[in-house]
Amino acid sequence: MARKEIIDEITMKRAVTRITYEIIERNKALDKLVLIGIKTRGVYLAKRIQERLQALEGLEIPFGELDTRPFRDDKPAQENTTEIPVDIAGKDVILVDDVLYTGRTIRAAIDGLVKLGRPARVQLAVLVDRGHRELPIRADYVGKNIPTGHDEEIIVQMSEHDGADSILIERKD
Ligand SMILES: O=P(O)(O)OC[C@H]1O[C@H](OP(=O)(O)OP(=O)(O)O)[C@H](O)[C@@H]1O
Ligand SMILES: O=c1cc[nH]c(=O)[nH]1
Repeated sequence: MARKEIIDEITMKRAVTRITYEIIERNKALDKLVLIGIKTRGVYLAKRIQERLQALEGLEIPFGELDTRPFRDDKPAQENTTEIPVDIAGKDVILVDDVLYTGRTIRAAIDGLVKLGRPARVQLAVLVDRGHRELPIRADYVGKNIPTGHDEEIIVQMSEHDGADSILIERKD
């Protein structure tokens, strides 16, 4: 099946803005926040949320990039490209990713995170929740819930990495 766009650039932008407002509403101590983007596209999403928090609240929220590959439960990678230039101990960490599916990436992310320090709290923001969880993991902030079949794939494109903003669905053969 050909790829079909299901979310356009404007709707994607609104979803990120709404997530940012929800983060502001649900976190009284914004100065304790740390945004951690999960590679690959979670990093660009976390940066966009960081920019909106700066514009809306005038706050410079610390930011890091997490490589989950060394903590995977299938084929753990030797290389770790994580860059988190802030102490996360006692902080309210918001993990950010583009798609939540089985939940295994987030399990690996939490594993990687707690090796670096003991956050006060960890929350999860995702642009798309497509269902089909294999672990007891849920997101605190969801841009779009998109019901999918196992035979489908969600493709998030972001201008910083892919040249344009778009969310597409494709049937896997
Ligand atoms: O809930 P899960 O079943 O773990 O799936 C979600 C993950 O899958 C994708 O990452 P992918 O491994 O394709 O890496 P990429 O982001 O670098 O493309 C996506 O970006 C999420 O991180
Ligand atoms: O459909 C999916 C599943 C996992 N990760 C994605 O990016 N898309």
